[in-house]
Amino acid sequence: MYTLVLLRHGQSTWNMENRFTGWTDVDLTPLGIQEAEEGARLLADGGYDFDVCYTSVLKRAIRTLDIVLDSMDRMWLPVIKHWRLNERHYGALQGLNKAEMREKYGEDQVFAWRRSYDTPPPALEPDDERHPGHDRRYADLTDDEMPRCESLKDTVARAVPYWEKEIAPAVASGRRVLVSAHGNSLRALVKYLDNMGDEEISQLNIPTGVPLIYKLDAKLKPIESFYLGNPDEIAARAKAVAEQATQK
Ligand SMILES: Cc1ccc(S(=O)(=O)Nc2cc3c(c(O)c2O)C(=O)c2ccccc2C3=O)cc1
Repeated sequence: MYTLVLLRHGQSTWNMENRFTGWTDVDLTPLGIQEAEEGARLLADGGYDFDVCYTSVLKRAIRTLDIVLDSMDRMWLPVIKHWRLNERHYGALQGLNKAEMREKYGEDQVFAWRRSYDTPPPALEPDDERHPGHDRRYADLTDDEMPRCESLKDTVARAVPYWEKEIAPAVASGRRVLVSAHGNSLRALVKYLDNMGDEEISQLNIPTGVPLIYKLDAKLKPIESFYLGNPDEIAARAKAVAEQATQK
């Protein structure tokens, strides 16, 4: 049996301002740092340890991992950062808050987008200052790989191959793996692991800062999965994630 730990980064500055973040590289807030520290305590108290860690190339997930590893005195562990674990790319919506969304696109369009698994938001224009086209961390991406917007389906399509090619072999080799990532890139991994449908995964809200533990069999099929910590706190974090999308 293998153990895999997934961890969604804590609150970021644009989460706090209720803005679509996507590939914008914003940092954690003090609350987000505190959430990472609490997640680390749960892992240490639960006797968890790791051999290799994976994260995205966005600082809110990287710092969450750093905080956990520092707290567990495991900063010496190998950490592999890859864009395929980035948050979903929200295209031209990145940076907009709810009021700006409603004003620019209207309620009906917003409602249609939020219910859709395979409809992408409007794309960033190549010359848009928000497009990281010249950011060195994405220098190796081909033009086809470099998104300017993503549906949840697109995010699944670029994150799952990374699981299959890099993370799954590490788990199958017996290494204890921790993945620190984002709401939608973790949805992609959970969808694949639990063979979830498009509708079901679109409704799943992974709580921030709460370690999600998978016990996997020899074929990396889930035997069980559970969140660490107090059930009431877990429910409160999941509710906060769900409500964050409906705040004024
Ligand atoms: C910054 C922000 C804008 C709108 C909202 S919402 O209360 O309308 N809820 C909401 C809205 C959306 C979404 C959502 O989940 C949501 O709860 C989306 O997933 C989404 C995906 C791709 C394009 C647009 C959306 C989207 O507008 C929440 C937060």
